Amino acid sequence: MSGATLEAYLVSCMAAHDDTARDVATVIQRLAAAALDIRKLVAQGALGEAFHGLRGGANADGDLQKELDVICDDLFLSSLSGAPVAYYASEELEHPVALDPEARVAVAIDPLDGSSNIDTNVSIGTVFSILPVVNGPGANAMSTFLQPGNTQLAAGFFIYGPQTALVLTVGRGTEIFIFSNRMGCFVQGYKTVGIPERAHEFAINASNYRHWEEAIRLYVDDCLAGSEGPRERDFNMRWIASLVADTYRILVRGGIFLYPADTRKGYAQGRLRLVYEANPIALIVENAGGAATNAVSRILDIEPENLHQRVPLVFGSRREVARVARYHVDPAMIGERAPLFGKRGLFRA
Ligand SMILES: O=P(O)(O)OC[C@H]1O[C@](O)(COP(=O)(O)O)[C@@H](O)[C@@H]1O
Ligand SMILES: [Mg+2]
Ligand SMILES: [Mg+2]
Repeated sequence: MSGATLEAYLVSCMAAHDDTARDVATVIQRLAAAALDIRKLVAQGALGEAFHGLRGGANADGDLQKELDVICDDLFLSSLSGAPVAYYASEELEHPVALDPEARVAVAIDPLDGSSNIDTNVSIGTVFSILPVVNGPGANAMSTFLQPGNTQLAAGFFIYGPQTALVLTVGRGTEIFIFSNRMGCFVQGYKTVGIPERAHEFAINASNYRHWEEAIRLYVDDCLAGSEGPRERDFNMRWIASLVADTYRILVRGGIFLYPADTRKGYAQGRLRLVYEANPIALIVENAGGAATNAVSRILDIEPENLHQRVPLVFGSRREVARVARYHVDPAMIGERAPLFGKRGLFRA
C-alpha cells in the first residue's frame, strides 16, 4: 500500500490489535508532530538561533552537546508528556525520565543523530525505539531499557534532508513515509522497502583504517581491489557520517554500513549506541530483509548492560553482512587469501 498517510497506515495496522498496539500508534504520532517542529529548526540553518554554539556540556557518553541536540531532546520529551509512555531515555540524558507509571510502553531516543553535520547542511535525523515495559518485582526503568532489541514493538527514524521522511517498522516490513507539503502530513512514498541481498556499495570511515582489526581491513581491502581482487567485481564507496542518511541510502538501493570497534581510546566497542541507535536501526534493516550484527553476532540478541553502551555495528545487504562475519570466524577464509592480500592491503602498500 503506497500513498497512505501515516495516520491511515497506523490505523490499518494497529486498530484491530490490542491496547499496547494502539499506544504505540499514539506515540509514533506524537513523535511525528515533534519531528515536524525540528524540521523547521533544521531548515533555518545558520539563520536560526538554535544553530549557534555548543551547549557547553557533554552528554552521558561524554560527547559535546550542541544547542540543537538539547532543544530536540526537550521537544521530544515534552511531546510525550501526557502520552501513554512510562519512561523516556535519551542520548542526551544520563538517566531515564519516568512519565506515566501506568503506561505499557517506553521510548529510547537519539533526538538528533549526525549532529556533527549540523553546520554542513547534510541530512541529520532522530532515531527511536519503542519497547514494552517490564513489570514485576524489582522491575524499574532500567529493566525495560536493558531488554534485547528483539523485544522492540516498533522502531524508526526521521530524516531531515532534502525530503523530511519517517522510516518505520511496527514489526511487519519497513515503510518510508515522506512529508507532503501539499497534504501537511507524512505519506507513504514507496512500497514496503526491500534491501537487495547483494551489495555493490560499502560505507565506512576509512580514515580509521590503521585502527581496525585485521578482519575488517581484509574485508575493505577486498572491496577496494574490486574486479582485480577476490570479489571479482567493483565496489563503490559512500560515507555520509550521518547514520540516518547512510541507512536511508541502504534501504533505497542496498549496500553495507560498518562502524567497527577500533583501537582508538573510547572506540573498543565502536561508536554507536546499542539501545537507541543500533537496536532500532537493526529492527528496521531486518524487517526490510537485511541483516545487522556487531560484526559477528546478531545485534537484536545482545543483552544490553547499560543504557549508553556502544556496540560495533555492521548492517545492510544480507550476503555482505554474513561475509564480514566470516572474516572474523573462519580462519580458512583469511588464511587462503593471506599470501596474496593479507600483507599488502591497498592502504598498506
Ligand atoms: O564522525 P565519525 O567517526 O565518522 O562518526 C559518524 C557517526 O557518528 C554519528 O554522528 C553518531 O551519532 P550522534 O551524532 O547522535 O552522536 C552517526 O550519525 C555517524 O554514523
Ligand atoms: Mg546518533
Ligand atoms: Mg545524537
